[in-house]
Amino acid sequence: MRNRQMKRHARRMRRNGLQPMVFIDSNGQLPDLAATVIARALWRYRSELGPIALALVLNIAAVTLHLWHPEWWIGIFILAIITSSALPLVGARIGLSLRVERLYAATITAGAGGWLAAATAIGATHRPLPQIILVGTPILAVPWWAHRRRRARVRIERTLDAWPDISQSVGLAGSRVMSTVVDMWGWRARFGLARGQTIQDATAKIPELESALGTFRGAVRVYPTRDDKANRFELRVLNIDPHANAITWPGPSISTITEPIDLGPFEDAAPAHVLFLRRHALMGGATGSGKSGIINVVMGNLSACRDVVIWAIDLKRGMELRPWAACIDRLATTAEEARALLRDAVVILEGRAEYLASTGRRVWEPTPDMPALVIIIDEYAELTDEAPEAAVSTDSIARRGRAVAVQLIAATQRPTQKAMGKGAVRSQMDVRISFRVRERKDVDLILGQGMLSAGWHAQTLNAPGKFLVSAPEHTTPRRARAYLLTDEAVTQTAAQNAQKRPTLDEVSRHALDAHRASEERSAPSIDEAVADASESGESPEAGLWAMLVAAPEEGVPVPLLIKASGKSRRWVYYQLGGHASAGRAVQVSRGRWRATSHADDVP
Ligand SMILES: Nc1ncnc2c1ncn2[C@@H]1O[C@H](COP(=O)(O)OP(=O)(O)OP(=O)(O)O)[C@@H](O)[C@H]1O
Repeated sequence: MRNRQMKRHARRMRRNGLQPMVFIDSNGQLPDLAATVIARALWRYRSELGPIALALVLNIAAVTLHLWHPEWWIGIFILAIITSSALPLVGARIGLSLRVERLYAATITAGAGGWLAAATAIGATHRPLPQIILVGTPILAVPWWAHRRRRARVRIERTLDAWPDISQSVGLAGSRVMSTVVDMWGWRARFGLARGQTIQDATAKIPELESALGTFRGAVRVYPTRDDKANRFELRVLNIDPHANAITWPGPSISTITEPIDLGPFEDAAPAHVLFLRRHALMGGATGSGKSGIINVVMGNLSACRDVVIWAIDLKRGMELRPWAACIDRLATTAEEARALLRDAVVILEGRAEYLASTGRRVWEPTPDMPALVIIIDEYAELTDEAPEAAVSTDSIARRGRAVAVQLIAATQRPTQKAMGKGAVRSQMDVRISFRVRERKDVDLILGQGMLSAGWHAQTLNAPGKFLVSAPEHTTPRRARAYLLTDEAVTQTAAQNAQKRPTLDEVSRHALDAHRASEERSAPSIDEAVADASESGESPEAGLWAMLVAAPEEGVPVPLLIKASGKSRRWVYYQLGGHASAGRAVQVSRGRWRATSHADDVP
């Protein structure tokens, strides 16, 4: 009791930068203290003292065996030979990952076993056995003392000896170390949490942990343990960044969209597998953070699947996606083409939904004859900017596309509500991938509300291609780095996969044909609309609206609207402004207008 108090007092003094003083009283406290100090030193240096301890154990065993069972020497000898021969072969299974480690373990086993066999037979004091163990122990101990991983482990254990104090100071008091492992990149330790603490508490303390453990900034990660217990976490400290260099794409990891795509390795080398089937995906990050890079990985994989038709929108005039053109069934590089592509996708969606309903099925199972339709949109904000009325289509696809496997994969720098259009597109994204962001608040924009405070720190990603992924199968913030496809790899893969591409299925084609036919039948020509507007005797407002509804894709020019309505330019613009702010009409290009696709009736 008294001892414990003294220890606590000493610890408090040490924390305050004071050295404890030892008072020796008359009732023999010194031996007690000295024993404690020696025991502590033995414990602290237990790893370094390992070879000496082994020599001592061998001596005790030899004396005992020689006295009671000297005939056992042969058994010991055979066992030593078998074990030392097996170690180089099976040592990896017991944690001896390097060949040199296995050879060292085999040498020690052979040496110790041989000596013990001899000492059992003739006695440990029989010459030259004492000399052998006296000289052999320090010689064979040198590799042990010099071993980098062992020394690293000892350093970590010593750091973690102070865990009770560290945990107090970082606000995780009561948590405890369960085990530690040194690996190629640094070390990992499993911790048990105190009652009521959660992994989120540990994640929120990462900067404090880095400071308390004396690591580099950004070196600490917090993960759930493999058993997923809520009162445990794994702390990972990286001395070397496993993602320091670009990682070359190893080729497609899938041949059907029903399998998850390997986007690149996590820091523990496990692949970041993400399923895209019947899911929409959003990829965000600052300029130059690697969005186009990951789209190449996705394209490389999807183009290798026979059960996916790929459509794409790249309003940067096809700069990013054109190299994949041979694998893309339909590529839109202008606002006009994008609008038409998305409208057709909605038609397909509806056609497929009808087909599923008529056949009593719930979801579209992609096959080469009935492929999924994936629409890749590079720089989504440009679509919203240049074709705002396409929001109606993307909204429909986002809400209703999953079951019929009409899916969106969108990349954008900052998915603000403005950049993503008015609809529900952002909220419907099932897979979120965040590359480096400039501002902390962008994390929540890309990954969802509350993710920054839950530890998804995409602002700390420090190289292009590094990302965090949030998806049904990835619920904790683990850093991954996307594979990198060189330009040659893109050209080669696109050429290779171009032959394998499927075409749209019968159901979708039929829906598109039927829609076009009905449009042709119902749409009055613009000339008819002009004539109607001026002859009908209807109000100028109704005439102008009729012309906007009848306008072709590229819109009707304002001078024509002025002529047909017989009103002033100002009046026409006033009317157009009213329709536009109600979302009924859009300016398709400079001076050309038309009604939006969903505003098909009189305002
Ligand atoms: N996974 C990766 N590994 C290593 N380097 C990468 C990776 N991805 C991208 N890079 C490097 O970063 C550069 C910029 O990447 P990328 O063009 O993909 O960024 P981005 O986010 O699409 O930028 P922007 O928004 O300007 O289009 C690339 O030229 C490439 O050199």
